[in-house]
Amino acid sequence: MLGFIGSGRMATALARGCIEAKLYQAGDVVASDPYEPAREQFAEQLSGVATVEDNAAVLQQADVVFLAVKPQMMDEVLDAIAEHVMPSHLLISIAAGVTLQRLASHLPAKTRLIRVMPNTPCLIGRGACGFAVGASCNEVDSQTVKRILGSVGIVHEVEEQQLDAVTGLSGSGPAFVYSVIESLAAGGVAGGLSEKLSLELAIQTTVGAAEMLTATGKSPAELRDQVTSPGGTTFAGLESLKRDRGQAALQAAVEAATQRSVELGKS
Ligand SMILES: NC(=O)C1=CN([C@@H]2O[C@H](COP(=O)(O)OP(=O)(O)OC[C@H]3O[C@@H](n4cnc5c(N)ncnc54)[C@H](OP(=O)(O)O)[C@@H]3O)[C@@H](O)[C@H]2O)C=CC1
Ligand SMILES: O=C(O)[C@@H]1CCC=N1
Repeated sequence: MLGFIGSGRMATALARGCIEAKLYQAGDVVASDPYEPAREQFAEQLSGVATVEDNAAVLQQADVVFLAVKPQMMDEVLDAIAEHVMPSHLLISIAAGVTLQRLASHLPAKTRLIRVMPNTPCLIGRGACGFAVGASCNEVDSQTVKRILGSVGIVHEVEEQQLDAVTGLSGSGPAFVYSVIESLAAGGVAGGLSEKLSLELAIQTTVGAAEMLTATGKSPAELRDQVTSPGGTTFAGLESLKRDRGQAALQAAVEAATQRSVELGKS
């Protein structure tokens, strides 16, 4: 069975992705949360899953268990479940920043631990995930996490210290992309389009441009050049972007999110 300790947004996204990919049936998923409204919401969104109040009950039922609570809650949650963790369990933390070493320090020796950074598009099978395995894991554990995350998107194994950058880029990245789409749409509205049409055009332009990268294998710079006629409209727009340091601002956002992940690991 597949378990989730913490049944919030990300647990819901991962559980739904696994169920829709037919990796687990809804009846084989159990999630805990001390708060009834969170349990009710999880069960309402995923018909057929089980929810329980007690985190330890998840460990009694599931052998693969996601730790899906906020980083700030993790130590307390681990201390409370530690005596119920058995060699049969594979624990997978999705908490931003929290290191394998810190997780292990609250759990029995040799606990099989994996640290993962997923993102919300896992909900629709378009996630981008990174993971690092703990020292007590075996090859089957790596395959298990690859199979689960692979069912909801792309997945890459990385060095643990790279997970902060994965967090800043693909973990937080959807929020940055939504901000870009919002800005594109606002530009359309400023030019006289309705909000509805602007948003539709902005979304399709973003999806189309991203898919051009995968379809052609060309670099962003090459494809940008194809759009940019000398002295044309795109050139004028790109000059404005450069003046306002738009690209630098986006890079700084990823770097700030990465740094915050590092800090969360220490707190
Ligand atoms: N959202 C995202 O895009 C991503 C999030 N993450 C990581 O996923 C984790 C969860 O984030 P997210 O799903 O967004 O957050 P949520 O707040 O939606 O989910 C966390 C859940 O854990 C519950 N909870 C609180 N205390 C306990 C406890 N003692 N035992 C069990 N459950 C508890 C919370 O209840 P209550 O709300 O009532 O406190 C809430 O339902 C975080 O560590 C985050 O870093 C990783 C990648 C992407
Ligand atoms: O904002 C956060 O801390 C979490 C981690 C990555 C995305 N959301």
